[in-house]
Order: sequence, then C-alpha cells, then structure tokens
Amino acid sequence: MTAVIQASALSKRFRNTWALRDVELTLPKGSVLGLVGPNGAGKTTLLKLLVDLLEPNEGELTLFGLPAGHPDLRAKVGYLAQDHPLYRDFTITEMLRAGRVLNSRWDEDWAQARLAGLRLRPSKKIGTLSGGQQAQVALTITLAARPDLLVLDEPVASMDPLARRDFMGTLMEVVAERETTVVISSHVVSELERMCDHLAVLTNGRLRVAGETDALRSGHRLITCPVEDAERVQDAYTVIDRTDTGRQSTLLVRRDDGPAPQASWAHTTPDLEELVLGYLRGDTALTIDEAAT
Ligand SMILES: Nc1ncnc2c1ncn2[C@@H]1O[C@H](COP(=O)(O)OP(=O)(O)OP(=O)(O)O)[C@@H](O)[C@H]1O
Repeated sequence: MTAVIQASALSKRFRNTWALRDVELTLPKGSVLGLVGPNGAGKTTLLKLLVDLLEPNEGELTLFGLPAGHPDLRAKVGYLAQDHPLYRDFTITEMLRAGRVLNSRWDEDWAQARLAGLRLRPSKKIGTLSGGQQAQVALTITLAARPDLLVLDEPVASMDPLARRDFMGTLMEVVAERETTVVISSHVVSELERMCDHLAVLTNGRLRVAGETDALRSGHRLITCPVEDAERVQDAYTVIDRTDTGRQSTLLVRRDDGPAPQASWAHTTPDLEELVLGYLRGDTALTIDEAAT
C-alpha cells in the first residue's frame, strides 16, 4: 500500500541555517503521528513542507504517492496552523460559508451538527469568541473539508484543560470514523499519548527517532542501577540518556543491542514520556529508527 507520507533526505534551509536536515519519514494510511520537539526544533517547518507552504531545498517528499505541491493534493490535505487563523470580523455563519466556497468536499451537515454540539451561536463574531472556542471553530472548518491527511500545528497550546479534552475527543472520533491520517505537533507528550500510534522526536532540525509507538517503547529499556555499575551498562548498550540521582543511575538504552540486564539492575519498558524525555535530553544523534518504521 502506498504510504500517505514518504520523506527522504528532506531538508529545508533559511539563508545559511538548516531548519530541517535529512528527514526520513514514512507514515501509513490511518496513522496518527505525534511530532514532538522543543522550540525551534523544526516542527512547523516540517508541517509547512507537508502542506506545500514551503518548498524543500533538498530531498524528496511524496503524499499519497504524488509529489508535494501536486494540484490533486489540495483537496486531500487539511492544515490547522498554530494560531488558528480566522477572520475576526466574520460571524461563525460567514466563516462556514467561506469554508463551503473554498472546499470542494465540504460537509455542511457535519459542520452544522458539530457547531450545534459546541453550543455556539452562529451569529456570533469570531473576534468575540474565547481562544479555545476559536480553536474549536477552526477545527470544525478544517474537518468539514474532509481531508484525508490532517496536519495540526500545536492545536491545543492555548486551550484550558476542558477545551483540550473536547478538542482531542472530536479529533479522535473523526479520525476513527473516516480513517484520516493525522500529523500533530506538540511540546507536551502527555497530550499526544492517548491518540498517537506513531511518534517522531525532532531536535535541532534532525529526527532523533521515529516509528510506531509500541515498537519504539518495546525497543528500549529503562535501567536503574547503582552509579558504580553505570559504566558497565554503557559498555553493553547504546545509551540514549543517563541521569544520576544520588547513588543511582537511570539509563535509557536500546534494547536490541545488549545482553539481558543483570539481576541487580531494575529494568522496565519506558512509557512514551520517558522515551521522549530521554531523546530530548540525550545528545546521541541517532537518525530514524529503521527497525520501527
Ligand atoms: N521564515 C523563516 N525565516 C528564517 N528562519 C526561520 C523561518 N522559519 C523558521 N525559521 C527557523 O527555523 C528553525 C525551526 O523553526 P520552526 O518554526 O520550524 O520550529 P518549531 O519546532 O516549530 O518551534 P516552536 O515550537 O517554537 O513553534 C528555527 O531556528 C527558526 O528560527
């Protein structure tokens, strides 16, 4: 089956600075990819390449088997930018009308039903809505266009916990119903954990690790041992990150390249947050996890 996203050596430079370098990524249909990284890591740059708002300087990018930027992709790809751009002076009804005119696959019934569910009065001006409500309207417009690939740039960053839960709930329902493929960026892993089945960690423009979440988790171990044993762990495994607290060391290691841990060492499979934090902290510049993609 053709992958929805296929990126190879994908690179983007702004003047002399590489914002993204040699990204390798494959995403199958119906997957939900969480893209995590600190400020300036290159997340928005990667998302903008996906939706053809930027062009790569090097590398290949295909979506649904077509080169990025192909006119047939316009109706297939939906994008919700970080600041949910909407016309502040439009009413909700006018905003929806604009969506209907601009999108060939527009689903008016779905949009109306969802607005009713949100209990937002259609005659209200966008500028009078709260940040979270604006995000909900923006999501409604993006989803009513029925994209096959949905690209979301930190969509819940400005929302309160309740609005976040509502937003993620709607998203998960739609994704499950329509088999939409999703790429969603965030600083916060806990936001993504429930809905993502794929994960990519980006730092300094490079993908440190990417793949299916289950495979990534089971491909790593979190070993806790006395500080004096840490060197032995480092000799036996590829270590992603090491933290020492008092007399104990905790090491995130790759599971596939070492012996069984010694009986005196505690070891667990990391959860997604431990895995991401390990990669964000560790300076091991691993490229894409071949085994997990
Ligand atoms: N239009 C631009 N011109 C010049 N440099 C840019 C431009 N857009 C992004 N950059 C640079 O590219 C790098 C990656 O930026 P990007 O916005 O992709 O990061 P990000 O991971 O989305 O960050 P954040 O979490 O803060 O939104 C940064 O160093 C940024 O300054």
